[in-house]
Amino acid sequence: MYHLVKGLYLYATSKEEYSILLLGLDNAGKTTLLEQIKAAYTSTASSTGPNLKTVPTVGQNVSTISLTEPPLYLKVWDVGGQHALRGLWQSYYASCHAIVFVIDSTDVGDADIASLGAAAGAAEDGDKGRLEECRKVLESVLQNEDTEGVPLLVLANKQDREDCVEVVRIKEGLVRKVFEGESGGSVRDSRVLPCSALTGTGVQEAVEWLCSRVRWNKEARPPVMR
Ligand SMILES: Nc1nc2c(ncn2[C@@H]2O[C@H](COP(=O)(O)OP(=O)(O)OP(=O)(O)O)[C@@H](O)[C@H]2O)c(=O)[nH]1
Ligand SMILES: [Mg+2]
Repeated sequence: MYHLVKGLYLYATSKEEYSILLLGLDNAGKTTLLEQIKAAYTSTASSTGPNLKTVPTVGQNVSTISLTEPPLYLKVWDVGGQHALRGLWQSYYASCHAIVFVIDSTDVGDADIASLGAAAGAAEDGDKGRLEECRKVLESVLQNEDTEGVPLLVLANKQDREDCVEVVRIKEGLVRKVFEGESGGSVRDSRVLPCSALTGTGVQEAVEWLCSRVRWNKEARPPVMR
């Protein structure tokens, strides 16, 4: 009887926990984004404000935020984006419930739709920033079998900067191309949103989208009860 009551009590008081994985090239703004999420959704961090003095991540940062509407926890993992660290990403894939791919919108040239396909062989074609590197990295994330069906949010970050590329170009010139190449015809929930991790603009919309999509996908990737 004690165990039954205890079980019911735990069931009634526990919340679903979903893991969110922040990926993207180095300098994209992942750690800054994590700091803004913490400041917006945890009481201790919101009293001090976000810590925006980041250093390149070697290893990982993790923070759990508790939401009331809907009632759930998001455990947000921020991993280093430097080339040498990307090999570690795959160890997070099997247990994550959604992936946020952060893009530095000031470092993808003009995300030219027509020239994207030729970008690899056309270095003289003007400054493409890290467009091609970004496309390849996103492609390799989506091609890994452990990310199959996992909701994907692409954030066109640094939209506060004048030299940024607008979100529609990133959507058409980069993300659509990656999806066209995705094999297996797997169905994946995805969205491209603008944001500024530095100012916090777009962070709430991003978190709301994630909450809705991880719950939508919970039969395929069940949450952990906490
Ligand atoms: N203007 C502007 N700068 C940003 C924004 N987001 C991040 N930055 C800056 O970009 C630089 C890199 O940000 P980080 O958050 O450390 O980047 P990261 O993706 O965590 O990089 P790694 O840890 O190396 O993978 C810092 O100088 C940030 O202040 C943004 O939205 N706007
Ligand atoms: Mg970082």
